[in-house]
Parts: sequence; C-alpha cells; structure tokens
Amino acid sequence: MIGNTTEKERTIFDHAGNTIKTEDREIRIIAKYEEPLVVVLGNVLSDEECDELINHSREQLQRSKIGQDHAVNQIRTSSGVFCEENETVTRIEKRFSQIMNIPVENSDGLQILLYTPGQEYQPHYDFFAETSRASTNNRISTLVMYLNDVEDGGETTFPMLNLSIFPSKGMAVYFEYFYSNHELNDLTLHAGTPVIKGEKWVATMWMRRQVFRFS
Ligand SMILES: O=C(O)CCC(=O)C(=O)O
Ligand SMILES: [Fe+2]
Repeated sequence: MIGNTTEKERTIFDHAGNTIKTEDREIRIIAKYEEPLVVVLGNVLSDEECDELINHSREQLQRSKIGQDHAVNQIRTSSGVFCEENETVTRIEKRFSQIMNIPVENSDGLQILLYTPGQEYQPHYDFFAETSRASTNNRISTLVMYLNDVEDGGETTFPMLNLSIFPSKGMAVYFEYFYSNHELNDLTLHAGTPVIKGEKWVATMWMRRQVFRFS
C-alpha cells in the first residue's frame, strides 16, 4: 500500500500455495484473512474420522457429565471433553501439529465440544490474560475442526474482523495470536454463535508456546 511502510509480522503458519502436504493427507487452503492470520482449511479430516471422533466422545461426554460440577458457565454453554489417546486421536493430533507447525507436545490435547440448539460460546480469546498463572506458557494458536454439518447456526465469528465461518464437516479454521503487536492478538476475539437447528460438533486443538505435555 502506498505510504504504508509497516512490515507484516512473521506468522507461525508458513505454508505457501494452496495445499499443505502432511504425512498422511493433503489439506486444502480455502480462504485467508492476512493480519491477524485466519485460515479456512478443507479436507482436514475424512468423514470416517469425524464420525469416529463424535462417536467416541459422545460416550465420554455422557460419562463425564456424572459427578462433574454443574456450575453453569454463561460464556460457554456447550459440553466438552478432552479425547483419550487412541490410534485415531494420535494420528489426528500429529496431522494437526503438522498443519499448525508446532510440536504436538506443545498442545493442550484434542478437545471435543458439542453444542445443541441454543448453546454457544460467547466472544472470547483463547490466550490467557497476562495476569493469570497459565499465561507463563500461554497459548499461541488454535485449530477449530468441524466434525459435522450444522443444519442452522453455529458459525465461528470474529466480530472485530467482521468474519464468519460456517461449519462444514471435514473443514477447519486456523488462527494465531503470537504477534508482538498486541493489537493484532486482540483482533482474534471469536465466538461460536448459538446453534439454531441440529447439533454442532467441533474438535479444538490449542498450541502453547512451550512443551505442555509429554506424550
Ligand atoms: O465452536 C466454535 O465455533 C469456536 C470454538 C472455540 O472458540 C474454542 O474451542 O476455543
Ligand atoms: Fe476459542
């Protein structure tokens, strides 16, 4: 842009072209918002992998609801569970880490969320406030993976970017907030809007700055 000498910051996601070749799958780059970087990805998981994650988690969700504190959280009304490791989960986590260009050991693990009609995730940041203890090894990037087609509602929105992503089975949205310019990080405010009809299943992978777990 004429008169604009500000250089673009480096990003973690450094894939060129329209595809990302991971060890076991070719991912398609569908759309990009440049700064902060938001990337819509296609062909990330097969239908079978999506179904397997849903079926596996449905049981876990049912079990984890019993005995859990029933504190109502108005910010996130969905129910969620971290995936137990199995062959599929390990393969998927490895693929996500190759897409995100961060070692799998830096991740929080794969979290599955289920939203039923009316449930939502209000605008929030995925990184922790500087004042919180968790920020010493803060999150730096997110991949939200859509595991099913939602009949109506449930878009992932970035209100400060005027951007909405409609859930579509097998697709994902990636974004990062590792910028030295904090204003760019602040623009990654995002939400899961209320589901109107049907269920919405997502798998979220958050990456940390440093190793977070040993797997
Ligand atoms: O459900 C969505 O669309 C967004 C999920 C999300 O923001 C998260 O898991 O951190
Ligand atoms: Fe989020």
